[in-house]
Amino acid sequence: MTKLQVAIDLLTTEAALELAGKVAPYVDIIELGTPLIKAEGLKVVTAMKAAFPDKLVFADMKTADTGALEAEIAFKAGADLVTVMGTVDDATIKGAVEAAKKYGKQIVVDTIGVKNRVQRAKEVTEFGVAFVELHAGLDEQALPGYSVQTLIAEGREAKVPFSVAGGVNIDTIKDVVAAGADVAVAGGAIYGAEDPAAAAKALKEAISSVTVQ
Ligand SMILES: O=C([C@H](O)CO)[C@H](O)[C@H](O)COP(=O)(O)O
Repeated sequence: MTKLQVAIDLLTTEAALELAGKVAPYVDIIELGTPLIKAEGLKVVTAMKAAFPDKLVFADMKTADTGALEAEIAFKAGADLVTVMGTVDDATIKGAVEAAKKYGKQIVVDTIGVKNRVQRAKEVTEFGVAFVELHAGLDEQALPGYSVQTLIAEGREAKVPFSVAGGVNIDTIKDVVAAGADVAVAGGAIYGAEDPAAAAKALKEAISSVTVQ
């Protein structure tokens, strides 16, 4: 079944832990967003894993260089999954994958800024990454005409393990699941909700309601 990943784009460890406490019963993966890691450092990863040892903790490092080194410091801090950018040299992604093997953890490739996401998704999957994040960042989402449906269609086409991130919400999550995504990522739809627990619960129920062909 498609996993639900909450993307926490808050700015303090305290707020992140509080949110995670509300939504943990409904999510499979807890993502510490890039701005959060930059604001708080990797101690937020350590604190989250300590508080929720049974959840997969996803450090959105968005690594662009020194793939092995950055992945290693995130794994040592407690991350289970670490992101590397898809736009960077193959050597950076391969280095991160080697570090992941050493720690028994996994790498996710983030496709922000990738021109041909389907082609790149196929290429990097060969390197042994866990899955490819078909992703439109918050800036891209704010551009006129943005639609998450583009990412969903690319997931169908790529036929590799993938997640979709970029404004996934209760209106679109069933399409993400029906496309065969391994993971549906929801940030603002959860942390921006009046009742984050209810929002996460509704997203989880929506995932469960879809029968993938
Ligand atoms: O990864 C993200 C972004 O680059 C900022 O860190 C978001 O967490 C991701 O886009 C998911 O969040 P929503 O788009 O708000 O669902």
